[in-house]
Amino acid sequence: MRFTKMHGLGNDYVYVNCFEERIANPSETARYVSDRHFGVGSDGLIMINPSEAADFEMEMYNADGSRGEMCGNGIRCVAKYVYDYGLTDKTSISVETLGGIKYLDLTVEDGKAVLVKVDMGTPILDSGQIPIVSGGDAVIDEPVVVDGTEYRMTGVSMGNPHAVIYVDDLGGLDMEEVGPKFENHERFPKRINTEFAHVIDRTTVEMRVWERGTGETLACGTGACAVAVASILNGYTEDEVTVKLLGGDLLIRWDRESDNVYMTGPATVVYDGEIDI
Ligand SMILES: N[C@@H](CCC[C@H](N)C(=O)O)C(=O)O
Repeated sequence: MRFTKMHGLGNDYVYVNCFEERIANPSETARYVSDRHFGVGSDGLIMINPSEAADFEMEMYNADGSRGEMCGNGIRCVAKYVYDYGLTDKTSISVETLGGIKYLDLTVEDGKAVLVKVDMGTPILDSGQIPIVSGGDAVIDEPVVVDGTEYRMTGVSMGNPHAVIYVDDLGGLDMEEVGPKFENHERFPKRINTEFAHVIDRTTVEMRVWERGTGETLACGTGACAVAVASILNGYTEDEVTVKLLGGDLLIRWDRESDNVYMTGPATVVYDGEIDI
């Protein structure tokens, strides 16, 4: 199987051009290629497929083989791949995902896509749709008790589910300890991506993420959007926010007129390879 290793701010996936390749068991292949000792080493697998509804389809799997509805860093890399490898010459494209069709604009320099702006659509706040077990419609600054400690949580779906938790000290978090406890908490029937966020000022928030199905990653595009939406809803920031992740920065804007969230960030090719599956 030919593949391309790519990353968005260090959130790395194995990308497969399924116009040319066929993967019989994507879930098993995701677990194999993601293994950092026995495989390629990645946060998961992303298949670039033909689509009848959009220009392309993105089919994404986490490192544990579970399917993700959306991937913000992944979709920017899909855009770079289809442009740089000649699957399209358009600089505005649409990509079908399980979280809906997304619209992307590419900035091209010297024939290569260097920056991608994604219309991530309207954030979903209804707890039943996220889903989060809750007494109300939206979960905004609501208590959640994990391992005997009470945290404040805001729930946002960007097509995939996120719990945003505000903390004072990001560096002091034991992610391997606390991450799985949030991911598998009884209030999240489909498990959850957990963002730990700290507000720096009215236009800047820093975060770390424990991703459902993968663990701590260096960045999460949908997670950064969820953090921006949560920070705006809680009155902490303006509508445009720089989200600082371990792997770098994403610019997120919630356009209140259209209700859509826009994410702008880079996409990078690491190398092309071939592996027996
Ligand atoms: N890294 C991603 C999100 C990948 C999917 C997520 N782990 C899930 O299961 O929902 C991003 O950049 O958004």
